[in-house]
Amino acid sequence: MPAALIADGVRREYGDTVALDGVSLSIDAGEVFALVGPNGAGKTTLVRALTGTTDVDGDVSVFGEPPTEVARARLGVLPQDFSPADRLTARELITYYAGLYDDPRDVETVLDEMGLADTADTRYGNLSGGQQRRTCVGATLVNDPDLLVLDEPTTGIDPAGRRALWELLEGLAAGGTTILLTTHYMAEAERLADRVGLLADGQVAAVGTPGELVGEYGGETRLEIETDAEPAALASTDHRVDSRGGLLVVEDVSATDISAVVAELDRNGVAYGELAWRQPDLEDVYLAVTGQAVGGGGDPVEEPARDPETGVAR
Ligand SMILES: Nc1ncnc2c1ncn2[C@@H]1O[C@H](COP(=O)(O)OP(=O)(O)OP(=O)(O)O)[C@@H](O)[C@H]1O
Repeated sequence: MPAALIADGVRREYGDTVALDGVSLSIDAGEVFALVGPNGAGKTTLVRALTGTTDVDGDVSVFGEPPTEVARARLGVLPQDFSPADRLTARELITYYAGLYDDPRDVETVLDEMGLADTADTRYGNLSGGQQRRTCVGATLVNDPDLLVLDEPTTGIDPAGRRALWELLEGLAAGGTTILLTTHYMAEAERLADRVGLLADGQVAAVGTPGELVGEYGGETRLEIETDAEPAALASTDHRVDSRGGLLVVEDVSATDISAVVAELDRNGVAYGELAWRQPDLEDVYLAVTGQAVGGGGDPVEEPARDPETGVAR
């Protein structure tokens, strides 16, 4: 498959800070690629490098050309801090952005696809966080781009809004749009991406499908037991047992082994609270590969519902 996007040895410094330290990666046409990393890893700088809005050392090409020379209509870019005028409605905003292109998509169709048909006449400032972000994505789609680049598209929006946006992106990907997104939500990368790139301290630490990365670096399934007991409490088990912050962690436990471990706890009179069985995921991979936690882990904050007229939280 031809490459939609190639970075080769990309480096960017800001004074003494090395934001990108020799990044090389290639994204195929039609692929959904998630760039994952915690705050400060270099995600935004890489997005800016790949879309030609900051100068870098090294080579970048988009559809075989330098990013600044690619036909504007082929690219859709949603910056992390994109913040349109609060006083314009979703329909007015999409119409405005459509006016920047020679052959834009039909505004009503875009509103419909974004799930904004019913709120099209609500001012941007009075939309929920999820609706606002979908409006922004709509603005980046009016030109029917071949490559969509989204910098942290779901940061700060509520779980329902995030799921709606995921479905939207899945639909676009199914239609053949190449998507590069950055995120610090591992579940987002796991669900959406064909391949994931782990970015840490300005370097790509690993690239692969979620399954490949978890298989190679994720470690074993494990049982986490909430207890103050020491590993010796499970001395007769065949599994490795570690003590970690109020938990006993029993490694490589299959689902069917759980009852044997619990029986041993009971036999030894060990007091315990919750039991959680975990399969390794991308969080574990990131920690294993970089030695750092991504930290964006769980669900984004729940946003209060707002009054559509006043914008006041209810
Ligand atoms: N314009 C700038 N001037 C100075 N330093 C910068 C600038 N932009 C980024 N940096 C630094 O470069 C590093 C990478 O920042 P970048 O914004 O690319 O990371 P990020 O992974 O996108 O983080 P976040 O998730 O917080 O947006 C950080 O140390 C940041 O402070």
